[in-house]
Amino acid sequence: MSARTALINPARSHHWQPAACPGQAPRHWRPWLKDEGSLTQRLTRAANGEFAVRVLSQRWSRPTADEARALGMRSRQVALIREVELLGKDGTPWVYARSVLPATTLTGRERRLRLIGSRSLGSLMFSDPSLSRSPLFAAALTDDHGQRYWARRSVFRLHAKPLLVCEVFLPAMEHVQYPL
Ligand SMILES: C=C(O[C@@H]1C=C(C(=O)O)C=C[C@H]1O)C(=O)O
Repeated sequence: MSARTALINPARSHHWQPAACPGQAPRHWRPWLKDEGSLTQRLTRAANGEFAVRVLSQRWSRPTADEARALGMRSRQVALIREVELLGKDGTPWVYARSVLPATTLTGRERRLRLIGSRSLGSLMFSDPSLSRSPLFAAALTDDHGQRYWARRSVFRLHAKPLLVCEVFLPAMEHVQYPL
Protein backbone atom coordinates (compact mmCIF):
# COMPACT_ATOMS: atom_id res chain seq x y z
CA MET A 1 0.00 0.00 0.00
CA SER A 2 2.99 2.28 0.63
CA ALA A 3 3.48 3.43 -2.99
CA ARG A 4 -0.22 4.19 -3.19
CA THR A 5 -0.10 6.21 0.03
CA ALA A 6 2.86 8.23 -1.22
CA LEU A 7 1.22 8.89 -4.53
CA ILE A 8 -2.34 9.71 -3.60
CA ASN A 9 -1.81 11.68 -0.45
CA PRO A 10 -3.49 14.96 -1.50
CA ALA A 11 -1.64 16.87 1.20
CA ARG A 12 1.68 15.88 -0.30
CA SER A 13 2.50 17.78 -3.48
CA HIS A 14 5.40 16.38 -5.48
CA HIS A 15 8.19 18.27 -7.16
CA TRP A 16 7.75 17.08 -10.76
CA GLN A 17 10.74 17.81 -13.00
CA PRO A 18 11.31 17.08 -16.71
CA ALA A 19 12.10 13.37 -17.00
CA ALA A 20 14.60 14.13 -19.75
CA CYS A 21 17.00 15.40 -17.09
CA PRO A 22 15.74 13.85 -13.83
CA GLY A 23 18.27 15.54 -11.56
CA GLN A 24 19.35 13.16 -8.88
CA ALA A 25 17.60 10.07 -10.28
CA PRO A 26 20.01 7.10 -9.96
CA ARG A 27 21.34 5.89 -13.33
CA HIS A 28 19.27 2.67 -13.20
CA TRP A 29 15.96 4.56 -13.25
CA ARG A 30 16.74 7.18 -15.91
CA PRO A 31 15.85 5.16 -19.05
CA TRP A 32 12.62 3.99 -17.39
CA LEU A 33 11.66 7.55 -16.38
CA LYS A 34 12.12 9.05 -19.80
CA ASP A 35 10.91 6.25 -22.11
CA GLU A 36 8.24 7.86 -24.30
CA GLY A 37 6.94 4.56 -25.66
CA SER A 38 4.47 2.16 -24.11
CA LEU A 39 5.56 1.03 -20.68
CA THR A 40 3.44 -2.08 -21.22
CA GLN A 41 5.55 -3.07 -24.22
CA ARG A 42 8.82 -2.28 -22.46
CA LEU A 43 7.90 -4.25 -19.32
CA THR A 44 6.69 -7.18 -21.42
CA ARG A 45 10.08 -7.33 -23.13
CA ALA A 46 11.92 -7.04 -19.83
CA ALA A 47 9.86 -9.98 -18.52
CA ASN A 48 10.38 -12.10 -21.67
CA GLY A 49 6.72 -11.91 -22.61
CA GLU A 50 5.21 -12.12 -19.13
CA PHE A 51 2.96 -9.18 -18.26
CA ALA A 52 -0.36 -8.63 -16.57
CA VAL A 53 -2.43 -5.80 -15.15
CA ARG A 54 -3.94 -6.25 -11.68
CA VAL A 55 -6.74 -3.73 -11.15
CA LEU A 56 -6.62 -2.48 -7.56
CA SER A 57 -9.45 0.01 -7.84
CA GLN A 58 -11.49 1.82 -10.48
CA ARG A 59 -14.04 4.33 -9.24
CA TRP A 60 -15.55 7.74 -9.94
CA SER A 61 -14.05 10.32 -7.63
CA ARG A 62 -12.47 13.77 -7.53
CA PRO A 63 -8.78 13.90 -8.45
CA THR A 64 -6.30 15.61 -6.13
CA ALA A 65 -5.85 19.33 -6.71
CA ASP A 66 -2.42 18.61 -8.24
CA GLU A 67 -3.92 16.09 -10.70
CA ALA A 68 -6.80 18.42 -11.58
CA ARG A 69 -4.25 21.18 -12.28
CA ALA A 70 -2.21 18.89 -14.54
CA LEU A 71 -5.40 18.08 -16.49
CA GLY A 72 -6.72 21.65 -16.58
CA MET A 73 -9.83 20.42 -14.75
CA ARG A 74 -12.02 22.49 -12.49
CA SER A 75 -11.55 21.08 -8.97
CA ARG A 76 -15.19 19.96 -8.54
CA GLN A 77 -15.19 17.82 -11.70
CA VAL A 78 -15.19 14.05 -11.28
CA ALA A 79 -12.97 11.57 -13.05
CA LEU A 80 -12.58 7.83 -13.33
CA ILE A 81 -9.65 7.03 -11.04
CA ARG A 82 -7.95 3.76 -12.08
CA GLU A 83 -5.28 2.21 -9.90
CA VAL A 84 -3.42 -0.87 -11.06
CA GLU A 85 -0.30 -2.86 -10.52
CA LEU A 86 1.67 -3.92 -13.55
CA LEU A 87 2.97 -7.44 -12.98
CA GLY A 88 6.21 -8.61 -14.55
CA LYS A 89 8.20 -11.84 -14.19
CA ASP A 90 6.52 -14.47 -11.99
CA GLY A 91 3.61 -12.09 -11.42
CA THR A 92 5.74 -9.72 -9.35
CA PRO A 93 4.35 -6.18 -9.00
CA TRP A 94 6.80 -3.95 -10.86
CA VAL A 95 4.81 -0.73 -11.24
CA TYR A 96 1.92 0.92 -9.44
CA ALA A 97 -0.04 3.15 -11.80
CA ARG A 98 -2.77 5.70 -11.11
CA SER A 99 -4.66 7.09 -14.07
CA VAL A 100 -7.14 9.95 -13.96
CA LEU A 101 -9.68 9.96 -16.78
CA PRO A 102 -12.01 13.00 -16.67
CA ALA A 103 -15.69 12.30 -17.35
CA THR A 104 -15.42 14.73 -20.29
CA THR A 105 -12.73 12.52 -21.83
CA LEU A 106 -14.79 9.33 -21.57
CA THR A 107 -17.15 10.35 -24.38
CA GLY A 108 -17.49 9.15 -27.98
CA ARG A 109 -14.88 6.48 -28.86
CA GLU A 110 -13.28 6.94 -25.43
CA ARG A 111 -16.38 5.64 -23.62
CA ARG A 112 -14.87 2.16 -24.09
CA LEU A 113 -12.01 3.05 -21.68
CA ARG A 114 -14.44 2.69 -18.76
CA LEU A 115 -14.68 -1.03 -19.38
CA ILE A 116 -11.14 -2.20 -20.09
CA GLY A 117 -10.86 -4.32 -16.96
CA SER A 118 -7.42 -5.94 -16.77
CA ARG A 119 -6.46 -5.01 -20.33
CA SER A 120 -3.59 -2.52 -20.38
CA LEU A 121 -4.71 1.08 -20.82
CA GLY A 122 -1.49 1.65 -22.71
CA SER A 123 -2.09 -1.16 -25.19
CA LEU A 124 -5.38 0.51 -26.15
CA MET A 125 -3.99 4.04 -26.24
CA PHE A 126 -0.86 3.29 -28.27
CA SER A 127 -2.98 1.64 -30.96
CA ASP A 128 -5.01 4.83 -31.44
CA PRO A 129 -3.65 7.11 -34.20
CA SER A 130 -5.14 10.16 -32.47
CA LEU A 131 -2.87 9.63 -29.43
CA SER A 132 -0.55 12.43 -28.35
CA ARG A 133 1.52 12.69 -25.17
CA SER A 134 2.83 15.63 -23.17
CA PRO A 135 6.48 15.60 -22.03
CA LEU A 136 7.18 13.19 -19.19
CA PHE A 137 7.84 14.51 -15.70
CA ALA A 138 9.61 12.60 -12.92
CA ALA A 139 9.65 12.85 -9.15
CA ALA A 140 10.96 10.96 -6.13
CA LEU A 141 8.06 10.00 -3.85
CA THR A 142 8.54 8.97 -0.24
CA ASP A 143 5.92 6.91 1.54
CA ASP A 144 4.94 7.03 5.21
CA HIS A 145 7.68 4.53 6.05
CA GLY A 146 10.42 6.55 4.40
CA GLN A 147 10.66 4.18 1.41
CA ARG A 148 11.59 6.17 -1.71
CA TYR A 149 10.14 5.46 -5.15
CA TRP A 150 10.88 7.02 -8.51
CA ALA A 151 7.75 7.96 -10.43
CA ARG A 152 6.83 9.57 -13.71
CA ARG A 153 3.69 11.09 -15.09
CA SER A 154 2.39 12.57 -18.33
CA VAL A 155 -0.84 13.72 -19.91
CA PHE A 156 -2.06 11.65 -22.85
CA ARG A 157 -4.63 12.98 -25.30
CA LEU A 158 -7.02 10.87 -27.35
CA HIS A 159 -8.96 12.90 -29.90
CA ALA A 160 -7.60 15.94 -28.01
CA LYS A 161 -9.21 14.80 -24.74
CA PRO A 162 -6.78 14.51 -21.79
CA LEU A 163 -6.06 11.82 -19.25
CA LEU A 164 -3.27 11.70 -16.70
CA VAL A 165 -1.13 8.62 -16.09
CA CYS A 166 1.26 8.36 -13.17
CA GLU A 167 3.53 5.33 -12.82
CA VAL A 168 5.48 4.50 -9.67
CA PHE A 169 8.37 2.05 -10.05
CA LEU A 170 8.30 -0.47 -7.19
CA PRO A 171 11.38 -1.85 -5.36
CA ALA A 172 11.34 -5.15 -7.32
CA MET A 173 12.35 -3.15 -10.42
CA GLU A 174 15.71 -2.38 -8.86
CA HIS A 175 16.84 -5.67 -10.42
CA VAL A 176 15.11 -5.33 -13.80
CA GLN A 177 17.38 -4.38 -16.67
CA TYR A 178 15.94 -1.82 -19.11
CA PRO A 179 15.56 -3.74 -22.42
CA LEU A 180 16.91 -1.81 -25.41
C1 LIG B 1 0.21 4.10 -20.33
C2 LIG B 1 0.41 2.80 -20.35
O1 LIG B 1 -0.49 1.93 -19.76
C3 LIG B 1 -0.07 1.17 -18.66
C4 LIG B 1 -1.27 0.49 -18.18
C5 LIG B 1 -2.08 1.08 -17.25
C6 LIG B 1 -3.43 0.52 -16.92
O2 LIG B 1 -3.82 -0.54 -17.49
O3 LIG B 1 -4.13 1.16 -16.11
C7 LIG B 1 -1.65 2.22 -16.57
C8 LIG B 1 -0.42 2.73 -16.79
C9 LIG B 1 0.54 2.19 -17.74
O4 LIG B 1 1.72 1.88 -17.20
C10 LIG B 1 1.58 2.20 -21.03
O5 LIG B 1 1.57 0.96 -21.25
O6 LIG B 1 2.51 2.97 -21.40
